[in-house]
Amino acid sequence: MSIPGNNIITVSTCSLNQWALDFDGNLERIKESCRLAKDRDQATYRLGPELEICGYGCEDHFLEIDTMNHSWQSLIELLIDSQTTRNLLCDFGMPLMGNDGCFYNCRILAMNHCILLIRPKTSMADNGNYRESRYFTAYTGTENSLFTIPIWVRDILSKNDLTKNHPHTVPFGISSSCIRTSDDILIGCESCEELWTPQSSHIALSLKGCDIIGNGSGSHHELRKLNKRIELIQSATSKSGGLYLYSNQCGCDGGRLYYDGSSLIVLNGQILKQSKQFSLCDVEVISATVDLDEIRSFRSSIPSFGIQVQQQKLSGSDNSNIVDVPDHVRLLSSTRNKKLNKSIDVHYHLPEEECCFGPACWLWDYLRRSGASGYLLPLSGGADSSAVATIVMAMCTLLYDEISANVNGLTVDTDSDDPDQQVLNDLRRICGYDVATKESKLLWVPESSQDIANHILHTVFMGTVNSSDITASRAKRLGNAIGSYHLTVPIDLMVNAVIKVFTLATSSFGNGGLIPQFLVNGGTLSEDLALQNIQARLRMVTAYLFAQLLPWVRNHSSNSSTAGISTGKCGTSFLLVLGSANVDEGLRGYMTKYDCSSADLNPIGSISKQDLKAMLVWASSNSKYELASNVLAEIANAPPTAELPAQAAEHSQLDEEEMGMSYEELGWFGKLRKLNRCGPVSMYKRLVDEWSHLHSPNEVAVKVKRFFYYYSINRHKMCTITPSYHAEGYSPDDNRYDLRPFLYNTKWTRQFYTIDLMVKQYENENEQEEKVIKQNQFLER
Ligand SMILES: Nc1ncnc2c1ncn2[C@@H]1O[C@H](COP(=O)(O)OP(=O)(O)OC[C@H]2O[C@@H]([n+]3cccc(C(=O)O)c3)[C@H](O)[C@@H]2O)[C@@H](O)[C@H]1O
Ligand SMILES: Nc1ncnc2c1ncn2[C@@H]1O[C@H](COP(=O)(O)OP(=O)(O)OP(=O)(O)O)[C@@H](O)[C@H]1O
Ligand SMILES: NC(=O)CC[C@H](N)C(=O)O
Repeated sequence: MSIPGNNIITVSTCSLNQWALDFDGNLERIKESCRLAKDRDQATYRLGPELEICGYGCEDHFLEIDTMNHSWQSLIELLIDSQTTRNLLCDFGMPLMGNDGCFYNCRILAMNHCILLIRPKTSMADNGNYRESRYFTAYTGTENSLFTIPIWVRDILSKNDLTKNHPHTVPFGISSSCIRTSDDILIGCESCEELWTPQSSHIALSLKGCDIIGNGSGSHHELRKLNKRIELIQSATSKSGGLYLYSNQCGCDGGRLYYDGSSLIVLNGQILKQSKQFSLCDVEVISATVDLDEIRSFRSSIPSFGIQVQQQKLSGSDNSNIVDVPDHVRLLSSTRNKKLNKSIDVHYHLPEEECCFGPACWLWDYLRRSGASGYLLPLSGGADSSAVATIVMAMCTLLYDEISANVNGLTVDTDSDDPDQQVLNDLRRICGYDVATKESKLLWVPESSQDIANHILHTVFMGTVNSSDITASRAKRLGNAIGSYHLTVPIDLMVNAVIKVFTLATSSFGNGGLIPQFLVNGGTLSEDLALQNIQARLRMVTAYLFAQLLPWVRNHSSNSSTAGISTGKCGTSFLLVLGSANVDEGLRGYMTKYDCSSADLNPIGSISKQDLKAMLVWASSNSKYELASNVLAEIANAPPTAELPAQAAEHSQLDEEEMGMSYEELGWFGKLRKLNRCGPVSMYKRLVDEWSHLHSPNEVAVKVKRFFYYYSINRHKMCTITPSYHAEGYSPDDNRYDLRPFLYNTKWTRQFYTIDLMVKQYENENEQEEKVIKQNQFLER
């Protein structure tokens, strides 16, 4: 008796830390992922992220012909490389100019040096941070066509003796096109956004019998977004069956976004493999071995699925656009004794962990790619700057864990090419330890996360007479617990000097010049604000001074623990200044323009005060950060204050009182304004209802008007706000995400008048209601 053939296949997907326009680095990472898929995991199919060849975040560089040409150069390298596509079906992501002159965002299926199918994306991502239609045309073809490969590409392929495999034209597919391998596996593509649309590509593909669908994505992190992604992927395959692979970029590829990996392999709605969401690894490949018979049997067990297959056939779009590929394209395993993967539980991080690890990984990528020697943080001992310090602490802990997992003992004496040692190599380069000294051939290996922090994090408390000892002490204790290089720098001399300059300049007004005073000392509001702002802005100037000179200072220091500060490529070295304005301050404008909210990077600019506090509480009880536990708990529980007026006792000036609204209320305003697209009137309508148990209609009107007033007088501050990590959909970032004018009529006459009319209506209705209640009570008596 003959034995039926087996339908076992091993497939791989990956998360790659690509960098926009870093064609060489991107190519190396792609090759490494193919090597791991094939040699480590014995896979015959490998999926990569969207636009992996040039990096997803090229933005307007996608409009440059150079980007298309450099991408072709990389694809040629991948095709002619003797190993990469050999016996491995690769699904690459790359931009390409069609023969019709339009630019397309494409998937390229290739195997054994040969392109099998080019599949352009059909639904562009254009919401929020995405602007794909600005660079690409959504492909609307209804039948597969042929694409003529550019002549210069053909010439190179032929020089490398690959033309015998390579026709001049290759199929250019529509959304539901797929390839049929010679071992009868149907493989199709769905590009990122196509999964998120109502008529997803996977529906037609599944009804066509497609076994494997690869989704190459460029999807950035937002708190709790992974849940949505997984829900979509699971529901796709639990309804239609199939083996669905999801590949996402990871890391910071040159902008405010962090791509959060989490690549997946899902079979019939069951997760088989999941890659990390927050990883320091540049190339992470996950693979699974499955029996394709499970898909066929799953589908045949759903009669309604079969009915829809028939309906699709009747509509004439079933067998068309399936590309039969050459005989060498075979993917099934030659052996049966491969272990099949079983379903696993999905791993979700806590929201507090997402808040911390996303920005931590983003900061690491930014640091290692920027050429800087570390970070400098103005640390006030308050919740916001301490939250930023906590994120850097988490970064150092992630680095230390990664290094410890990959380095055996402390005896590593060479700069290894081993990709597992990449984090250590990057860290050594940043810290200036990348060359063995004459005295020692041993290269530095950090002894703890504090050891790492001591090299790359610098914290500075810049006190004035208005600062309290308690905040200075909190900043110092937190700096010590993290291991940062901490300084306490009094800045009264500078503040007094600036006031003196002003007094001299106004000496013609008599009395030897004007001296502005705080309100508590009898000054006007303008004087008070001016004094607050001098103090705040001088901190920014001082922060930049120290960021420029601390590497130099530390190189002059005899302390051996500080000897590792790099002097950088061109002889200079610098620290990146971290800002710590949270989302609520930005929205309400409760911050001084060009104070320490102006910096090089801000990891918390789209995170609310309440989420930050929750993160501090979480960190304070996490055993990994034990040394900082007490001080973090203390900071999380202290009421927010700017420590501004003179002779202030601790907490004499409280932010929420001064802002005229609580952080909780700001959270409501921020979410309704952006996520629910509310203008003043819609916001009022929502809040009258939400807060009916707390406030009268008139009180709600006052609150909403106050918010819109402050929002609009301060919107200009968002134009110059420091680039910040995009963590939340309610981010007010004016530069890329929350596009609004910055000069408003702050009277909002039509809007506020309408609200006033509504207040009257609510009050009348309430009066009527009360009358009816009273009458009923009277009648009951
Ligand atoms: N429409 C417009 N377009 C462009 N620019 C405009 C503008 N209107 C004003 N400006 C500019 O903005 C300036 C006013 O802004 P700015 O200098 O920032 O000053 P301002 O907003 O007046 O004051 C700073 C605010 O932040 C608060 N604060 C200070 C310090 C710490 C904290 C804390 O977080 O704890 C809070 C403080 O209580 C006050 O409410 C004007 O002098 C003008 O230069
Ligand atoms: N005494 C200080 N020393 C160092 N930096 C300071 C000091 N005071 C303020 N800063 C910096 O200026 C930023 C804005 O100051 P502000 O007084 O508005 O505090 P905040 O927004 O409440 O933040 P935090 O919670 O960190 O105090 C702070 O986040 C911090 O980076
Ligand atoms: N690149 C894309 O198409 C991304 C779109 C999708 N909505 C996401 O956020 O994942």
